[in-house]
Amino acid sequence: MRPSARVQAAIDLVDAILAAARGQGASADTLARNFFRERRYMGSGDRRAVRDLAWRAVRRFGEIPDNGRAAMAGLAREDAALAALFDGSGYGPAALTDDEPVASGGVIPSWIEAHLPALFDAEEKAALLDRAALDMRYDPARTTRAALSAHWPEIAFSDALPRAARLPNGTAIEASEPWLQGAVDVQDWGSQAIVQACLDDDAPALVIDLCAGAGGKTLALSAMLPGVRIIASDTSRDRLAAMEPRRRRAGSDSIETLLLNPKREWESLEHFEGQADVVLVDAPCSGSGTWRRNPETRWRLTPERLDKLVAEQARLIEIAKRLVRPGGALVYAVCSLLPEEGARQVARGLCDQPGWHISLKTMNIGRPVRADGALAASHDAADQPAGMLLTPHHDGTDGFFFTRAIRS
Ligand SMILES: C[S@@+](CC[C@H](N)C(=O)[O-])C[C@H]1O[C@@H](n2cnc3c(N)ncnc32)[C@H](O)[C@@H]1O
Repeated sequence: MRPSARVQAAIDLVDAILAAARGQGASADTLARNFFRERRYMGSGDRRAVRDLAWRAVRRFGEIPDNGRAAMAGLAREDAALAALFDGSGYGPAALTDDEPVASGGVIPSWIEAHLPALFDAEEKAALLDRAALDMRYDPARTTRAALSAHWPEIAFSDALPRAARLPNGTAIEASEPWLQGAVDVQDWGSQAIVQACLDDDAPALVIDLCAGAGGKTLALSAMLPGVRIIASDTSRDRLAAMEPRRRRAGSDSIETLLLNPKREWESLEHFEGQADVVLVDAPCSGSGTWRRNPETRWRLTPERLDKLVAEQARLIEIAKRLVRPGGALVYAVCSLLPEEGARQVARGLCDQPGWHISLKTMNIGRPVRADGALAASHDAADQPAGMLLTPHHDGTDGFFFTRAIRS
């Protein structure tokens, strides 16, 4: 394909992503897969170039552009070589005109930017739309750091998380021997920090992963707590079903899945009332901490949707509180950077509630934050942290808020 034809193809792909974002349609990754499947004539170099250009446009603009051409025209304003490809030749885009719509502005939608606490300076904001690293978790029962280093000489290990490693982007991890043997799984270091927050010196007897989804954290918990009974519940049958092959590959046989009825979750959970040593609430959220992976999701979020998520998170915290035994822990987490879903949510539902207190573990990753979203002086209760914040810039992870509350 000629370079200008690649630009037009990228415009078409961005158009599809914009239409799906407006109509809450398929994810950008799914759309891209379908897009290239329908265009078999594109070689692998063409596909890579088109995808890279489309994603550059999606990452670049926080406000939803009018259309794919406006997004690309916005990029072209900052890139003379790209602008020169709007030459009207062959399958390329028509020449740019002075009166057509052109995307502009920063990388974050302004209404969302207004919700971010002050610690999000220019570097923190820019990092929200960087490319994410390829993080993984390994199982020391099945492999060693030495074996992994021999397989991937470029691997880096975390000094904050016991089983976390990082590979260069693009590593074909899912075709590798360690992956096929169930010795490694893809998992962001932030998710692994949340799993760490669920662990204590004493082994638990019962752990409930209330919003287990396809089991990213359930499987990590199970690897850390072999033999411990883990209830993995969710309202999505499809997500729980997607956990099964991953569970088999990892050889975890102490996980029980439990499908919940939306709004009637308690009917299935009642018999665990006051019994769980740990309840993890990895709550549905805006996903504003994962824009690096799914940049188009910031075009899907609306103030109304955010309000609904905040209400649902509060409801799930109340359900989880009833499940924790006295002395047990509730770990609440969201892959969001908005205090409404994180520190403020916890301040309302846990910090200010009799019979509960926040007890954070000191970790070599993340920063403690107060209820208003500002940094706390330390993890100590005296400094009143509501929980921990992990950010792409500071921690090299997806953005997460999590906390650990103990029931008296
Ligand atoms: C952030 S995702 C969980 C990700 C998962 N824990 C992991 O580590 O892969 C949130 C999950 O909450 C589930 N969910 C939404 N509403 C729920 C509810 N009322 N009760 C339980 N789960 C719910 C969603 O289906 C989704 O799987």
